Amino acid sequence: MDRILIRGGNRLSGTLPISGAKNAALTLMPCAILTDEPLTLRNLPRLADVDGFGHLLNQLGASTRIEGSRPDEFGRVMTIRAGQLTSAEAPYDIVRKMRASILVLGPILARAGEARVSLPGGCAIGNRPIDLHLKALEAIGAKLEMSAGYVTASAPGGRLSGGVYRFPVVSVGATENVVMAAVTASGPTRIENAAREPEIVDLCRCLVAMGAQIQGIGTETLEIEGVSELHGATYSVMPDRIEAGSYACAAAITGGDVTLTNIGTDEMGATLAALREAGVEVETARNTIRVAAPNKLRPLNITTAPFPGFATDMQAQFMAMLCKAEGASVLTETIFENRYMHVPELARMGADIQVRGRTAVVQGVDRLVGAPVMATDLRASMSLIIAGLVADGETQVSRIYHLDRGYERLEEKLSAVGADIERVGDG
Ligand SMILES: CC(=O)N[C@H]1[C@@H](OP(=O)(O)OP(=O)(O)OC[C@H]2O[C@@H](n3ccc(=O)[nH]c3=O)[C@H](O)[C@@H]2O)O[C@H](CO)[C@@H](O)[C@@H]1O
Ligand SMILES: C=C(OP(=O)(O)O)C(=O)O
Repeated sequence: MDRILIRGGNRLSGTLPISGAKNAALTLMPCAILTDEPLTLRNLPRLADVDGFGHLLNQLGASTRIEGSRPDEFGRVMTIRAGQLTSAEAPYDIVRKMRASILVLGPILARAGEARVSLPGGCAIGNRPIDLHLKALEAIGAKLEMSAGYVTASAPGGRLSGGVYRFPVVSVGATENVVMAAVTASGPTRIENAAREPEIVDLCRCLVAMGAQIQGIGTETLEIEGVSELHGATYSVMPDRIEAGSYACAAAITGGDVTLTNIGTDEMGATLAALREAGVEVETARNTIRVAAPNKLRPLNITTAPFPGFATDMQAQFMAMLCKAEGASVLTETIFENRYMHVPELARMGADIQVRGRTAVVQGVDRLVGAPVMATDLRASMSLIIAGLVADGETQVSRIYHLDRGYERLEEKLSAVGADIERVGDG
């Protein structure tokens, strides 16, 4: 299996392009199920999860065609055409590998009037329940049954009715599922306490480009007027705010000065505020963000929260960065109960981190030391890369298939700004 080798100590500097967002791509791709016309997605990142989602769409009977994929280019253009669905089932083997697969439930149900999707179960970062996806779909007219690890959903008379649902807690995935299901319902839908993540704004904008009628985009109340059918569209995936934040942490820990390109600043508020508080100089222009590290990073007090709060997907990367801050930082994870799997691995590199329940206290250290490490999830793996960039000697990160799910050509982007990093195979 491939590993990544990093020899720490290089200061990062230069320009680093940001790819399309994984978490937007994986909610835009299922929109193609809602129409028999083609949906063309631009700026789609080259990621294992995007390929996996394409495979799932193929299983449902949709075709996927990739254009403009010169190997030296970042991003791709994919045209998905679901002329006819030949299956309404997302099987266990695909769903268990890629949690975003649950996002086909709403669109298949809306299009075919029935859907059968495997329950995702938990994963390395904690329990990943879908009860809110199901309650929201029920509120707009779905009938649900659970058996043998699958949820079977149907729309009486072949079409969902629409309805009102108030989320008891903010859920990104459940908001996405119910929005996609509601756009072609026979009546109106009102979703209260909806998630406001920028990826949901991207989803709504794509659906509007396909003919959906949605009011309140970007707010916690979404009002959807069902339309009889959607049409095809061409849509560009938003830039990846989590990838951008990850590279900002990488630049900051190395004492570097890096300009991130192809990234908007509106969706990065909490991350940029935290970087500034840590003493990082952040300069924003239209589509670029320059981050310049201070001599010494200041410690932070961070609590993860739904948008516009500090993203759970940035917690591990900030934790790695704060290992080199002057003093003690406190991080509190409120979204997932088990998202500290990187702590023991960072500790093997010399980090001083104490976890009590949902809170981690990170005491800055003078020195991190390279070691063989591995992580059990995507952002945890990125935190080890960030630590490796300043660790003395060599860090060897294994199980890098996690990184390939969410970072397009990571080692290429980091080498281009001066990191000593390479991917090696076993052979
Ligand atoms: C609000 C939030 O930060 N969501 C994150 C979550 O989205 P993802 O869509 O995976 O998870 P949700 O936003 O749905 O989960 C938010 C919270 O609601 C709970 N829950 C969720 C669904 C459900 O049916 N029942 C239920 O109880 C979850 O356990 C969690 O505590 O993980 C993604 C991948 O790391 C991140 O990109 C999202 O930013
Ligand atoms: C955990 C993540 O993704 P997923 O929900 O696809 O596992 C992530 O993007 O950090």
